[in-house]
Amino acid sequence: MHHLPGNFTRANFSKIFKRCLTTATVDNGKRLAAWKAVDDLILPQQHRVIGLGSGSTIEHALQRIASRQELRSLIYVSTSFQTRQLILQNKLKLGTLEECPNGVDLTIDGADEVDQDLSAIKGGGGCLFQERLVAQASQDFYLIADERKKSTSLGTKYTRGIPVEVIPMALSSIQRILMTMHPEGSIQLRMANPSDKAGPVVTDNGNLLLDCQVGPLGDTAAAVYQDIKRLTGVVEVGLFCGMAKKAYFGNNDGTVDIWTKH
Ligand SMILES: O=C[C@H](O)[C@H](O)[C@H](O)COP(=O)(O)O
Repeated sequence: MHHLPGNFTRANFSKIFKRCLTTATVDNGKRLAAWKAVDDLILPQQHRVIGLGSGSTIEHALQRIASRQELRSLIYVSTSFQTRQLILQNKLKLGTLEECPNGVDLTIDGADEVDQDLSAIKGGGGCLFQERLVAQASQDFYLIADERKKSTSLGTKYTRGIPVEVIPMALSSIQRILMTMHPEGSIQLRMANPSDKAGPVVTDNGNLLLDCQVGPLGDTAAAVYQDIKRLTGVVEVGLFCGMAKKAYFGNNDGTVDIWTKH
């Protein structure tokens, strides 16, 4: 009879196995959405400058771009340290907004949650300011995600809260104001994993993040964005309303759903 080591019981084994399976399925969904979006949207005869968002789904988009010779000659504008590194590692042409005065032809980006109006929560990985800057400079903006991110009301799937990037000096005053604005909510400073770094998560821009759990947003997302964004000391808010033209979702069954702006 074989004995499993330590507390590695049959029940634990089955739990770990299921978790691996789920991770693989989710990753496959991300890959499907990313590949389909790259193939549908980037047209080398027509486009020259492409914006690339941040996160794990974008890694798949980059893999696809790197594997297609005709896309390798385009210029790619990054939205984070992570994406910049990936562009360079894949030996693609890195551009900046300053070097592309005519703007960006289109940007593809990931999302933490997307509703049927194509409004999205972004910033779960700490990237939102540069993402929004590049999206704003783009003629068209598209989202890619796995099917878990489809939502009917923002704040119901991604429940960690709306990410808000703040200047360090403004942290406690903004936190207090947000608590007054949303007395039922919870406004938490995002902390780093202590085994990687003691203290808070610091963004690519040297700022801090507040995760604002304020419940389901329904049709108030754009108003909530405006209310938070207008506070001095807030750099950006991870609510992207009315920006995306389409959202691609990779499903568990191997299909891709495309949601279009009404
Ligand atoms: O901060 C990170 C970005 O906004 C990402 O695009 C978003 O969190 C989605 O990331 P992922 O593709 O890893 O789910």
